[in-house]
Amino acid sequence: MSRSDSKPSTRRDTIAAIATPPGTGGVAVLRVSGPEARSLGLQIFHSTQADFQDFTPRMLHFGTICTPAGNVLDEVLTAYMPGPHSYTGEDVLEIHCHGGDAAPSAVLDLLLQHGARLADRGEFTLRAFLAGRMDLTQAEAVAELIAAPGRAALHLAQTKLAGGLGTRVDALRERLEHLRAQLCLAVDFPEEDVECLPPEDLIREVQHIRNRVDELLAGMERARAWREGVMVVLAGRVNAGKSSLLNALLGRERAIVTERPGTTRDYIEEHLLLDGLRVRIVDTAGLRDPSSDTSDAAAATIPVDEVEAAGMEISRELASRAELVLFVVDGSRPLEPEEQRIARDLAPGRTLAVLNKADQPAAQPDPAATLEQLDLETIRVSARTGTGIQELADRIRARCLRDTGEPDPDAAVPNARQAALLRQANQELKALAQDAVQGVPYDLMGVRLEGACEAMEALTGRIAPQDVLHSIFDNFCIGK
Ligand SMILES: Nc1nc2c(c(=O)[nH]1)N(C=O)[C@@H](CNc1ccc(C(=O)N[C@@H](CCC(=O)O)C(=O)O)cc1)CN2
Ligand SMILES: Nc1nc2c(ncn2[C@@H]2O[C@H](COP(=O)(O)OP(=O)(O)OP(=O)(O)O)[C@@H](O)[C@H]2O)c(=O)[nH]1
Ligand SMILES: [Mg+2]
Repeated sequence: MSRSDSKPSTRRDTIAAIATPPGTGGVAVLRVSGPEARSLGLQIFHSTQADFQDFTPRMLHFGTICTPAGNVLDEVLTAYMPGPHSYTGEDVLEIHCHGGDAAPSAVLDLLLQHGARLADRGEFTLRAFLAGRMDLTQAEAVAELIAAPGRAALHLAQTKLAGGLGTRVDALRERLEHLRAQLCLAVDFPEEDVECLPPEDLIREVQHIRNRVDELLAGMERARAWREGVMVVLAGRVNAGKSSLLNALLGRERAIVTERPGTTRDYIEEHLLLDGLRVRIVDTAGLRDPSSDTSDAAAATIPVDEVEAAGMEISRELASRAELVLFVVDGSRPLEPEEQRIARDLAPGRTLAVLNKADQPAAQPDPAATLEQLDLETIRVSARTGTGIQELADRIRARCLRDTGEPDPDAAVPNARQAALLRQANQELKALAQDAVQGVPYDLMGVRLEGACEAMEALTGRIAPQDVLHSIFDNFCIGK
């Protein structure tokens, strides 16, 4: 059954899912939520205690899960948490069985045979939301928490899960509601100057609220690197050692390295976690001029073909989108004219020039001097010996966070959906302030306030149409 078919007004059915990820593991957890959770549990669970009659709420019971024919599927611990004091607010049964794929699937099958329905993505959290146990920003925080790549993103999600964003937005919405009431009064009793709201006061209050909304939106920009990670691209001439550097940073032999220029023809993408910052690092096809391959005459060059040419085009494209480009050059050779050309085109603010092969004597004239003249920050490393690789990692992190800084653990940071609604609210408020300046009658301005309130209500989920819930909870995993 699809979510749009389910009517929130009817008595809910009982859902079940494996809450832990598939694969090998010590223990797996199944969750069951709904009115039949307890009776399902009593049917399939057999306690080792001879006098077991019923679950003691919120206590772990030891026993087995058995089919009606008496086959033991697994030895388990199980807990029953009656609603409303449970995660979903409904009666919840948890079964902790052995990990792996077989035991959890067998127990799930048995639950489904006994009438439970396989939960949709995010349906446990959806139920918690529908039961009023959390607002929409908190439900979304659950998904953000699970997806958090590192400690900083985890803190941001935890702040939101604790209601950090919802309560702030709700407080702003209440101020708007208060303004709305005052506008109504001014319209209904124009003669009563006591109750009247002077336009200056209206404008000041609207401006205050707009500033608070702008602060929330600004926090998003600051937290972007922490939540989404950053992209770092290894670019430069063939044979400079880009793939060797990728391997050195990853600490394993991921990319093929050979002495032949043109080894990497397609891009290779991996992830690094640099002290809580998720870095998508991309090794690309080395750049070389297809027409003038003279300098590599000594090496057994692979001719540039369509594949490599396309690879070089992708390298340029990726480099243009990256937060940081590692422009890799072979520090033991003078800069090629082509490399000087490329270096002049690089934006110093987004480039770190990496002089590789520091285990060899530096070339004369030193390429570092030329690069520094172009305002490029340089670092010497050796992918082969590992010298400077840790410092390279530290500098990558510092450069990517230069505009961001370390995360503010208390920041309430909107996601894309929430930000769109905040911008919508602010547009209404901007128009409202303009109306007030121009002396538009108050009774024509109420609709602006209403629009701003509605955007905030949509943010916290006070108004949440089915299709909005659908698109939010479909991003969850099964069992959450
Ligand atoms: N085994 C297990 N671990 C889990 C969860 C779970 O559902 N099961 N959680 C699921 O995401 C998270 C914890 N979140 C939870 C939030 C509220 C309640 C709950 O039952 N709240 C009741 C009782 C509170 C109390 O005893 O003080 C309530 O708020 O009324 C449970 C888990 C992470 N760990
Ligand atoms: N001495 C020395 N040699 C290195 C170092 N790093 C890479 N090399 C060598 O340089 C050659 C090219 O290395 P790659 O990592 O394949 O270079 P690349 O930039 O990925 O080359 P393309 O994929 O062709 O663009 C190989 O023979 C490496 O062993 C280093 O730090 N020191
Ligand atoms: Mg390569």
